[in-house]
Amino acid sequence: MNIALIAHDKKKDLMVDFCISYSAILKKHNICATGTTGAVVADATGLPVKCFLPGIDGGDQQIGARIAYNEIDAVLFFRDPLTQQKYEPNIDSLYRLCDVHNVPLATNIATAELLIMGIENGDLDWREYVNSKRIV
Ligand SMILES: O=C(CO)COP(=O)(O)O
Repeated sequence: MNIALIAHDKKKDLMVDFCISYSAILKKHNICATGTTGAVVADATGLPVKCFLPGIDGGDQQIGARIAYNEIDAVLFFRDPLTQQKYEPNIDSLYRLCDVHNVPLATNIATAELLIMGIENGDLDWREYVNSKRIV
């Protein structure tokens, strides 16, 4: 599975803790992330993370484009609902693309834990089938 990680600044420590806790599962998959999130996760866990641009420079949009190409199977986006983000439209666009393309999206750690356990249990294996049939 191709799993994308994104965390707002106040949620980056939580994302690091999450990735440390679930590194045994995450290491079986391809991990990508927006720039800053990816750097802190890679540094703390040693996991190989493909880092896109920092979110403020278009990293969310790079991940969004890959969602549109069906190259992402799950998004873990730890959002901070209490802080106004400077580039909110890009973020809304990413949520929308997940819904358009039926890509599972967790926006908090409670859902992320369910999603990562679902991936471990094979609950998302249908995406491999979808990906093999889809022409982009
Ligand atoms: O884009 C982000 C949230 O929208 C986060 O980006 P960074 O991981 O580069 O901080």
